[in-house]
This record gives sequence, C-alpha cells and structure tokens, in this order.
Amino acid sequence: MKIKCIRLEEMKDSIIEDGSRFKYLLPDEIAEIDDQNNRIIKDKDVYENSEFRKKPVCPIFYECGGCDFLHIDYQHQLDMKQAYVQNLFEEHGYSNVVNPIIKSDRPLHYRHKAVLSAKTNKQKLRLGLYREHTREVLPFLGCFIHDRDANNVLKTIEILMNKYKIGAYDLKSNTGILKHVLIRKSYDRNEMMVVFVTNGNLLPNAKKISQELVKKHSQVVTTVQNIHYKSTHLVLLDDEKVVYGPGYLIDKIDDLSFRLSAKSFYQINPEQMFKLYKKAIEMADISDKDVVLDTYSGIGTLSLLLSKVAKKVIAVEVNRDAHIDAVNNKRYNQISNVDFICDDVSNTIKTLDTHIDVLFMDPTRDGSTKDFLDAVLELKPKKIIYISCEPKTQVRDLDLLKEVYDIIEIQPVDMFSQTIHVESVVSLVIKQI
Ligand SMILES: C[S@@+](CC[C@H](N)C(=O)[O-])C[C@H]1O[C@@H](n2cnc3c(N)ncnc32)[C@H](O)[C@@H]1O
Repeated sequence: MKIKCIRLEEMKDSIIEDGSRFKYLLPDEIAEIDDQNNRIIKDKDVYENSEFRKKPVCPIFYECGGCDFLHIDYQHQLDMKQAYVQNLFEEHGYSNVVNPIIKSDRPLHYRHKAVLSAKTNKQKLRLGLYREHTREVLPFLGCFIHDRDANNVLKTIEILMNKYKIGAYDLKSNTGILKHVLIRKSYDRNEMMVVFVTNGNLLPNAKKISQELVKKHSQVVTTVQNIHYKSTHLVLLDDEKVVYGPGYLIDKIDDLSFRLSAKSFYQINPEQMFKLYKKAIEMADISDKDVVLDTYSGIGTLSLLLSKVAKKVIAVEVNRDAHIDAVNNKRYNQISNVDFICDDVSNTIKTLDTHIDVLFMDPTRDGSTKDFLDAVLELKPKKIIYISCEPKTQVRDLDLLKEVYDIIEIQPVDMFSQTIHVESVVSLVIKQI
C-alpha cells in the first residue's frame, strides 16, 4: 500500500510506527507501507534527498511529540502554514487572499513557558518531556524550543531534587512527591518563576531548594508549590503556596506592565505576541469614540493595550486567577477606561446593555460556541477581530457569522515555530444593507 500526505492537517495522521519510528510525511511525499508488518518502506530518495527536509537538531525528535517540524526547513514550514490557512478558507467558500504569514525571527528557543514531568530513572529523579501520545517521560533537558535560560534552571532543579532526595511521583504506585516543574520567564525583566507541582502538600526542604536555586540563578525571582490532592491530567490545580518571592512575575508590553501568576494564560512566544497584538489592533482601526468588548481576555494584555486607543473597553474572562491579575494590571498601569468582568463570555454578552462598536474574541483552541456567536449576531458590533490558535475551529465559527459579516483580512502568524500549529487573526465588518 502507498500513502500520500496531501495536506498539512493530514501530517499528524501520517505517523507510522516502524521500529525506528518515522516522522511525519510532508505534503506530496509518498510512503510505501508493508501491509503485513505495518511498517514503512523508506524511500531514501524521497526522505533523504528532499530539499525541504533537514537533520533534526534534537536527539529525541523521533520520540518526543513537542516539535512536529524540526526536520523541516523554516521557510518551508512557513510556506506550508500559509498554504494551509489559504486552503482552509477557500474550502469554506471565502475568496480572500490570505496575508503573508508573519514569520518569527527566533524560530528556536522561543518558548517562555516550559512544563516538564518527573520520573525515576536508575534510582534518580529525572525531568523530561512526554513521549508522543503517551505519559512516558523521556529524560531530557535541552529542548530546542524552550528558552535557553529555562533549560539551564531545569538542570539545576534536577540536581537539587536529587540532593534533597525528593522522589518523582509514580502514578501506578501512587507514591513519590514531584510530578512536574513549570518555568515561566518574563521577556522584559528576564526574570523567572518556578512552580513545583507535587502530589500532596509535602515538599521537604522547599525553602532550602528555592534558596539554592536563586543563589545559582539570580533570574529566578519566585518559586511556588502547586499541590495535587487527586489524580489529574492537568498540570496546575487550585491549591498553591508561595515558597519564595512574590508568587508572580512582571512583564512589559509597550509601556504597560503586566503581572503574571502561575495559572493565568499568557502567550508563550513574547516576540510574536507583540507582532500579533500590533497587527490585531491595526486591523481594528479603532477611534477614540469606540467602545470595545474584549472577550476571552486572559490577564487583560490586549484589553489594556486597546484602552489606549478606544473610548472604553469591557473585558470578559472566566478564569478567576487571570481576572485578578487583570484587575491588578489595570490598577498598576493607572488605567481607568477598562472594566474587567469575571464570567462566561456568553452570559456577559447576553446581558450586556452597552452599545459595542468593536468586538475582539480570542478563544482557546476549541473555538467559541454557537450560543456566544448567536449573541454576537444580536449585538451587531460594526467590526469583529477574531484571534485564534486553531484556524479550523475559527473558520467553523466564522461560518456562523457569514450571513451578517464580511471577512476583510486574514493574517496568519507563526507563534509556534517547529510545530504544526498556526495562529490566525481575522477582521470582519458588518454587511451594509
Ligand atoms: C487563548 S486565551 C486568550 C487570552 C488573551 N486574549 C491573551 O492574548 O493573552 C483564551 C482565554 O479565554 C478564557 N476562556 C475560555 N473559555 C471562556 C469562556 N467561556 N468565557 C470567558 N473566558 C473564557 C481562558 O481562560 C483564557 O484565558
């Protein structure tokens, strides 16, 4: 049997186990499958002489699921993402020509957030990333998309955990302490937060570990313990205690400062985030008479940037920690024309009694809901800016708005280099009748 990968979204389906493990086919590449053994018969000509493929820099690329594209030339990654977004919108009947993708100047080591998991290996605690599609931890601390400083801090954490005899949590026996370590870094201040995720509230020598860590890496300004009292696939739960420092980080966008706590959403690629926000605000072309509704607003980054150009901003976010950060951020920046509401976006939009000129929406990968989009059609803002990290759900949602709104611009942004994911910003205006 021969298989061919035609489109970007099919790449994930083209993974075939063949012992040495074969990574994704590129669109138009053909692989021959030995049906009986369900193995791929490699065609050296195609895979090794491809002008688009390169030797992946990472030694665990073929096991780890983090980077889909580390074996593909960066320009070709961009071309594939561009074609993917263009095709997707065309398939849904939109005739717009998609803007050229905004590329990254730092396609490696761009992630300012890293999450690693703990395991016991040869009687030692090791930190690493999950093997693709499994919960098996691959001990490795040199990830090529994580920030380099974060990688160095993780190496010290591994040493300290072993020095203080902290055991890795084991799911099967439900024993051990350390489940995960999360690191976050502020771009502006170059400072880091470390979160130790533990099974139960015991983390012996937590203060000593933190002090030694800070002594070695002065960039670490705070450490936090996040406590799991139950089995969960989530990394961070509600119970949290600050071990060292203030328990949050400060980052800056333009002249605004933002407080980041462990659990609140913050874009992981700061340099691309600046470009994304700048482009989204430019697309909205807001006047100082406009009232803006910023939905799915996180810690209020975009809301506060929008407050500089709009008359008023109303921002809605369901996550309580993110909401508290947003309120603090408003106070910290002495901004008065933003109201932050902690609620579900559908609840808020249905009960809103203010005229809205421009709507911003930035939902999670699942996209928005029919309930919310129906309420948008009732509200009838003159412009909508839809920011999405999953163009597939974005275009699905846009189909529910297309009777009333025209798409003006579609802007892909490469927020997640080396991965299959692409961010997309779409501007819409209400149809004239
Ligand atoms: C992709 S993030 C965007 C955050 C923000 N716009 C930014 O750029 O940092 C999506 C946010 O939507 C929030 N969210 C998800 N579902 C929601 C809902 N039904 N109502 C309100 N907020 C929601 C999440 O907690 C998250 O903070």
